[in-house]
Amino acid sequence: MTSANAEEQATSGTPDGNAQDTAAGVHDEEFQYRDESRLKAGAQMTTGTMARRLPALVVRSLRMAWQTDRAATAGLLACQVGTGVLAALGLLAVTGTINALISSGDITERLREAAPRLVVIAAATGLRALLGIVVTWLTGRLRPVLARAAEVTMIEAALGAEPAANNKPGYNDFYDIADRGAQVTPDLVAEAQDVLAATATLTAGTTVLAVLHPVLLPLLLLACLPQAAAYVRAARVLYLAGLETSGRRRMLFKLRWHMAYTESGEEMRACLAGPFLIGRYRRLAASVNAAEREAADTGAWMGVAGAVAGGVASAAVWAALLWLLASGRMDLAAGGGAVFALQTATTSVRGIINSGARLVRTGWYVQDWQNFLDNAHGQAMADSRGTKTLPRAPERFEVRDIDYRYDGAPRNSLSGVSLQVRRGEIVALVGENGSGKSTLSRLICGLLLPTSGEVAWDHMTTSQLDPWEAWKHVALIPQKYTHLPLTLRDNITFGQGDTGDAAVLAACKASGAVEMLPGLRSGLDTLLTSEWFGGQQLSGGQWQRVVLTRAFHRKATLLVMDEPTAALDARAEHHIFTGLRDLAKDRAILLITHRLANVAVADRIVVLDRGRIVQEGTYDQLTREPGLFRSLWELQQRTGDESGGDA
Ligand SMILES: Nc1ncnc2c1ncn2[C@@H]1O[C@H](COP(=O)(O)OP(=O)(O)OP(=O)(O)O)[C@@H](O)[C@H]1O
Repeated sequence: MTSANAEEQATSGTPDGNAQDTAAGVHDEEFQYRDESRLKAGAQMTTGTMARRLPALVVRSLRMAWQTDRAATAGLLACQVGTGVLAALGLLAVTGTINALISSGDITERLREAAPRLVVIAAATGLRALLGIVVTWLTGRLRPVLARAAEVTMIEAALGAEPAANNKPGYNDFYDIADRGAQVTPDLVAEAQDVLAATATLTAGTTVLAVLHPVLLPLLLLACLPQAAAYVRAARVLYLAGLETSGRRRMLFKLRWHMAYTESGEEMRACLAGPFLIGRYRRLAASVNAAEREAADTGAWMGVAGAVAGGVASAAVWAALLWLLASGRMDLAAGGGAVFALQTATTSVRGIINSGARLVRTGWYVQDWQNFLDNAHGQAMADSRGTKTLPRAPERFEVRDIDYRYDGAPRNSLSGVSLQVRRGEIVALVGENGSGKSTLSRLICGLLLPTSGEVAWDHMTTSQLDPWEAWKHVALIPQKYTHLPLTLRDNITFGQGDTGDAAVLAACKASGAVEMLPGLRSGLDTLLTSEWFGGQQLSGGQWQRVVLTRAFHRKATLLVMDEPTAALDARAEHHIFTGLRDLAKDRAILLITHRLANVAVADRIVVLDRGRIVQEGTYDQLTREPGLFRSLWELQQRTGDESGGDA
């Protein structure tokens, strides 16, 4: 297919694009944000709320900045105070100069009197410009550090959430919104600084104004209210648009990732899935664009309304000033200063409103981020689990009459399951696809907590245990394992620190990974990805050997192996299964595999069918007695015989 064709199909939606989406019953609404309470809370934000929240937001952003880089924050604060003082000095000097120039007397005398003030004005202007440069410099230093620090807190909070959290309705949306909050944290600081800077200048302007005539100040503040209301409304519209489109934007990100990155890139090309997904991407992007444009249009109209109202109100203030002058309530010299002070104060108030509205919008996101840090959207493990630790490595892992249902699932994945694995034992879980084997293994590991019933490690249930302490006793080979773009050594030690070459090589020997070492450019220090210079990509089976090595290297009491040899060649698989008995000497091993000939190594085989245990026994027993195991086993034997290989 030519790219022009692909483009045409992608835009027209047929046959790869929209028509398929509709046929499959996929609609944009599926990615809509649905947390009504959150939308409602956002929609209720008013100018009053903004005014009340502003000081707290400024304090929060300063605290965050302070925790990240004290020197830069102190420098920024000093600059803002300096800016305010210089603005006040400049303003007083301007007022004094105008007074001096328009007073009666000899012009040379008047100029001589004004000269020192002109020097002050020049110095204040120059110094303010200098402080502006320092502020830009310090902000540039603070910004990236603050952004990275906020990102790290998000990662920590996400890792501290229940592993089942991703299944909870709204969790992923909330995570995205909170993540956005983490990313805009530096904006919060920058906007808070703008507010502070404008406040400093305003203080100078209003002080002068109040001295000149008390009525000017309240008038000025009143004049700015309509604009403030308009800006806050515009900020709210943009924030709500951000909330509403969060699910769709996440989908766009996922589509981009699948289309552009190497892992799924080959499939995308060979299956010609690109045009179909680009079509989907375009349609979804169009709906996000429409929502964002609408918000931008509404925001702009509100801005216009605010500016008009602000203009009218400003005209009223200027009219009041003229009236004060015309009626003789203010003399002409003071009037000159008042014009300048009024101009300065008006600009500052507008600056506060503008940055304040942006600050509040950013503040909503940052608030979302903070809420996520507090309890991971109600999913923090710290809130749902205990803090107990086991005095020693457990001897027995026991499942007692458990049910498990994933959030949002129509039925239980496991019902009434009881099982025990002891140290020194190999227990195999077998059953057809979707029968609940992986779910059961996650429950035994304590990754999931049962919906009812309990999982006990010796005498403590997994919900009583501190999960981080408990997982020190677990080595897990999941079905979908992780390839880290790090060195072979890091992929094996996987965060356990430097355990030394001897331990790593011993694990490589046990898994058979040692055979691939001569082919690696830098041995254990080879970077296992070709995405970066000097890296080397492994084959699927080689990666599986690395993951087995990782599990063996952990020396944990409970070893869970979910399809551990699916990608291995016959010799490598044989090597693993013959070594298993030796590994089981001081471990409890839970083995999940569809290759039934391999489960002969197990002490006990547990057969699952639609979430229930339907058979349990030794390999010899189950291959003899009629039942699910024997029928699956016979099928594999026949297939093996027909293909001339082993099952
Ligand atoms: N994260 C999840 N969210 C919701 N449902 C899930 C999730 N993981 C599994 N399930 C459901 O739970 C049931 C059991 O799945 P499980 O992965 O435990 O089966 P399995 O026996 O390991 O299957 P397989 O042999 O295909 O690996 C299935 O119906 C599946 O749809």
